[in-house]
Amino acid sequence: MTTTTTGLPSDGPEERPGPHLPHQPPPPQPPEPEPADSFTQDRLPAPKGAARSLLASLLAPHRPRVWAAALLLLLQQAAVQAGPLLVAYALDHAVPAVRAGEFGPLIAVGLAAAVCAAASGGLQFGFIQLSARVSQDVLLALRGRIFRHGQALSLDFHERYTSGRLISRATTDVESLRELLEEGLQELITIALATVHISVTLVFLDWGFGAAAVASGAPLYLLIRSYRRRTHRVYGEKSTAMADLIVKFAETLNGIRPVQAFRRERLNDDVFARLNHRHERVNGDALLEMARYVVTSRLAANTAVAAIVLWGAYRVATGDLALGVLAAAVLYLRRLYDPIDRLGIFLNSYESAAASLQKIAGLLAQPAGVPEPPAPAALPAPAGGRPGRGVDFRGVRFAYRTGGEVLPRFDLTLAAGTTTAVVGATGAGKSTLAKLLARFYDPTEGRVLLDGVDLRELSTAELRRGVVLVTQEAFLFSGTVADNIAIGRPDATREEIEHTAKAIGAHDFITALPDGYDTDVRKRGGRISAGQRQLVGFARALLADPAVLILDEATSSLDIPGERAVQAAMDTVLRGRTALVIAHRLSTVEIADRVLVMSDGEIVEDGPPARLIADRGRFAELHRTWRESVR
Ligand SMILES: Nc1ncnc2c1ncn2[C@@H]1O[C@H](COP(=O)(O)OP(=O)(O)OP(=O)(O)O)[C@@H](O)[C@H]1O
Repeated sequence: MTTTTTGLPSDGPEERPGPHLPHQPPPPQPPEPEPADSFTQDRLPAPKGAARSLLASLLAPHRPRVWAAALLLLLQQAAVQAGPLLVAYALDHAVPAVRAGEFGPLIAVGLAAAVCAAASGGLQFGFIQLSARVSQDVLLALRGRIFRHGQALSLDFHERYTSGRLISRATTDVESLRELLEEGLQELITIALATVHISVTLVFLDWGFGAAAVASGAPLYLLIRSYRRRTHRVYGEKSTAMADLIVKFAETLNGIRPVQAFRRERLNDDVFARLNHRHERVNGDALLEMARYVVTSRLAANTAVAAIVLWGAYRVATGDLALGVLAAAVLYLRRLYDPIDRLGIFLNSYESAAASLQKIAGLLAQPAGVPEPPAPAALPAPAGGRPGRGVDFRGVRFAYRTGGEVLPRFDLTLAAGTTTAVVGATGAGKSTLAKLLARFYDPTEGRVLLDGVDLRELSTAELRRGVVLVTQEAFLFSGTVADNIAIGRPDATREEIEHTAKAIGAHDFITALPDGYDTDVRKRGGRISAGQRQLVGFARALLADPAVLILDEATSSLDIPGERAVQAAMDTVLRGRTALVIAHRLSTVEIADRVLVMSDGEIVEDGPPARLIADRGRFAELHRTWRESVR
């Protein structure tokens, strides 16, 4: 199924309740309802451990490179940590040797220090390069996954989740994962390696210092634990606050016309300022937590160093310890505690990335709107020369995920090659009927069949070839006019595109554009009128040549020549296929073979237009009003 446009102006606002149907049994509950506020609170449910398995699945293809990067870092740390050992050797052996006139040990120490410094730089360069490549590949895959999944999610989902949150997931949340992968993980590995290495060396230098250093890790561990607990909450809120900001931004700019038309700027400024302040506050909370952590951790570390130095000085004075060992131990102790600040930075990026991953995992855990069948069925070959395909709604009942039943159980058959107009009051369920046929949604109960095959059994490609929906507001994607028409059939040649545009009556206005078919619609988009956009929409549909066409006729009235051009184009596009038209014009209804009148989700009148007029029912009344309005 293809929609030639994306705007669905007939969609209602989010989470509208279904109509109250007093004559119906109590509305059935939609399947597996989510907590009502999971969308508004930006907390989509994800299975336990989903964030971790998402990260593991992202890193899995790069396992050899991750190990290689870890090895480079290990070697780099060995080179860095050799420094204090060389100092100890210089003080305790090389200096006495120089005093005895022997320079060999000092030269050896100097050479070793130079080699270690060079190796450390080279290895770090290799590590940064490798880890940056891995993280870029991971982010590339993750953004791709979010985009693909976003496209597969149902309309219903998008109406509730909003594009702003999706953008936030694919940008700021992915960015916080980048920070973790490129900076945070390096910090963590460096800190972990340095801690193990320094503790072992300290034990090796002097077991008493080693034991004291390891014991001082206990209060630091408790500090880190409580810091993590608090930042976890703050970063969850930060990601939500950022997403809310983007949602407001996107909503305002997407609706810039009504915003300006209704002078909503001041009101929007106020709402935005409130959201902006909330984001600032949460950011401030995160910084405050960080500051608290740094101050307390430094205090604990400095106290530990002071105590150990005092003890060491006493031991040197009593002749129990060599001065070089004390100097090396103090250098190592400083190196042991220095990374505590950096550990805070790592924990920051870790918690930020964990909150973001949790949100991304929640999004990716949402089931696709119209799942692809495991073993798709094929449509039967069209019967001898018959245009279009037959449509059957069998025992169909439908409720949106939010709200009650919109379409009570009904059966409906649309004969192949016929045009059926659907009319009815606003909210009667016309668009919902169209969306079921286009498989934007699957029925809550019953089946929708295309030439006897359930839509759910058709592959997406087959469905796309079979059913096309043209919505009221013809949306133009970035690209040229020709690209926009070719959306109906991407492999179409330029001749076919022009031929279709001619058939629709769009050729003249397109060739009058500065670059004809190659005019960029984004630059020129504003100047392509509503009627012309509809013609482009029809050209797309005609090029796609589907067996079944669903057309949500635009309600906005065009000028008379524009109206005529659109009407003529509609006649062309409807011919030779099965068509379901949500009709707002008398002229459209008059060319239909059959009219369905809908009210409160039910088909209350059904028949050829002439017969319905003769029956003097609702349609006859509507028809009379139309006639009077065009007189
Ligand atoms: N995404 C949705 N979630 C919940 N309820 C919805 C949703 N979309 C529509 N509805 C409800 O379903 C009912 C039928 O809506 P539908 O859009 O099909 O009517 P319509 O006849 O096409 O109206 P219009 O002529 O105004 O476009 C309405 O009560 C509407 O509030």
